[in-house]
Amino acid sequence: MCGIVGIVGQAEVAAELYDGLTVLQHRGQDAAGIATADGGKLRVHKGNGLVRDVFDAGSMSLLGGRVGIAHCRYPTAGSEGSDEAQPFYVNSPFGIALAHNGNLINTDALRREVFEQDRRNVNTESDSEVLLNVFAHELDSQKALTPDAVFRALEGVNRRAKGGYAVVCAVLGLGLVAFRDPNGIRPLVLGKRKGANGDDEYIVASESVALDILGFERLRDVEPGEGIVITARGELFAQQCAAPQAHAPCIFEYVYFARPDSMIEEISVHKARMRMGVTLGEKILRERPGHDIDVVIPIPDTSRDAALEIANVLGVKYREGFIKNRYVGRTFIMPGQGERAKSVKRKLNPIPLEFRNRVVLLVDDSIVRGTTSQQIVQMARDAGAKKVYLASAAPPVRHPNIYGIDMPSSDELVAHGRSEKDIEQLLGCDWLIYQDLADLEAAVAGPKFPGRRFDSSCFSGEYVTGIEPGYFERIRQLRSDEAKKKRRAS
Ligand SMILES: O=P(O)(O)OC[C@H]1O[C@H](OP(=O)(O)OP(=O)(O)O)[C@H](O)[C@@H]1O
Ligand SMILES: NC(=O)CC[C@H](N)C(=O)O
Ligand SMILES: [Mg+2]
Repeated sequence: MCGIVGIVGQAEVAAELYDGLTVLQHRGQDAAGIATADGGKLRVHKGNGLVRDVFDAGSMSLLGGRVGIAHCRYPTAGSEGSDEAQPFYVNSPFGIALAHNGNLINTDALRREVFEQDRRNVNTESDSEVLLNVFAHELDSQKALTPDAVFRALEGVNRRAKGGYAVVCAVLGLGLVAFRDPNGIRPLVLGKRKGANGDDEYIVASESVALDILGFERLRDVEPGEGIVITARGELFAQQCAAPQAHAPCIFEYVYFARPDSMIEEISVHKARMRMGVTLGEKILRERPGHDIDVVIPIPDTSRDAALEIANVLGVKYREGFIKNRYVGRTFIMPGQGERAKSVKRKLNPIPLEFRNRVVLLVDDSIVRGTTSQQIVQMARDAGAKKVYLASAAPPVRHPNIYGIDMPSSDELVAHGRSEKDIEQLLGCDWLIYQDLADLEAAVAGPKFPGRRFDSSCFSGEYVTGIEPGYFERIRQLRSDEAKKKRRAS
């Protein structure tokens, strides 16, 4: 789940793009990059690593210009190599740099089309480079470089591309272009502030936290299928560029991906997680009346909001029993299972006195491959817990995610093909309880948006875009942990 930012300012924007990326780092730890439109040149600097590792004073000083875009990457297509770091660049038409959050599900067909019909070469295995070439071709078919021409080009992109995409582009001679897939699966928010000279400055970003720290006011989310053009002079144009389709924002953003201090689709991520805790706490009371839980302990970081509310509903103590090594990143978005498994131990260490002789309820936001929970349950026992229960604020993850979360292979998911009893046994806990999907959706929608629809495909197996026959098998062959291991070895 990558992070993207685009800014049109009245002064140089590179330093602000950098700061914006640092608060979106939780969305992608593999690579980072910035592209700026500097007069007649597009400047690009990118590479593997965390934002702080990819840029230094020298590289930042080369990123001149008042229009720019930035990206931090968690790969869902192609390799983890530096040549697939973003932004991507094409020199024709005009010079375009693009940064993409999401995942296309018709990349192979589009790649062929781009080569055979559009006569364009895509040099990597990245779906984002294919998307850039589709946009470039559609823009090239227009007569002028105007906001209207961009909107017509985006209509073409939306007709051809399938999947999840939130995108920012820097277009030389025009400014910033942003667009979002017609189902609005991936998030994208628009903000505005006054520059030093009193003129408007704009930002488009994956999460509103980037707006907050840079002093932008949150205007609204980019609509599903909408295109936005902000010229280098600071004029904003917006237009719907796709036929209406079901609006289905990704529910996993609220479960795990986004920062709690972000607002997505007018819903506070923090509040959504608290409500998940309330509904799950109520389910525990219903299903385990007269429970013997002494203490609720979150598996940091993401489960904290839900765990605190579960403790409140149950009327038992909430305690921080695991200390997180702040220098280890998120384990779930690491590329290989070996690395993920090793990192849980390096990341979390128990405080034994919170476990000794107690019946503990561990809470996680989600159980995906089971890497974290399996080790944590054992750590709790080793630390002296009398009994260890486990609660997941999300339902069992049984299906692949294909819109920007790298869960391509159902057999790597601990809940795939297993009953809750089987999973309980495998994870080694005394009992296990999952949130129900209806409760999760109601908790995220909250009182403001009852009945709202989400992309919950990894829980329900229902895919809003439809799926070509054979697609799952193809991505399994390309992107399972086994396939990635082989690719790295070769
Ligand atoms: O079942 P698994 O495959 O282990 O995946 C689920 C776990 O991974 C995530 O944590 P992560 O360490 O990535 O980040 P966090 O510190 O934000 O919780 C998530 O919060 C769960 O703890
Ligand atoms: N997680 C994402 O948004 C990934 C973007 C793109 N599919 C890539 O692999 O680089
Ligand atoms: Mg976690």
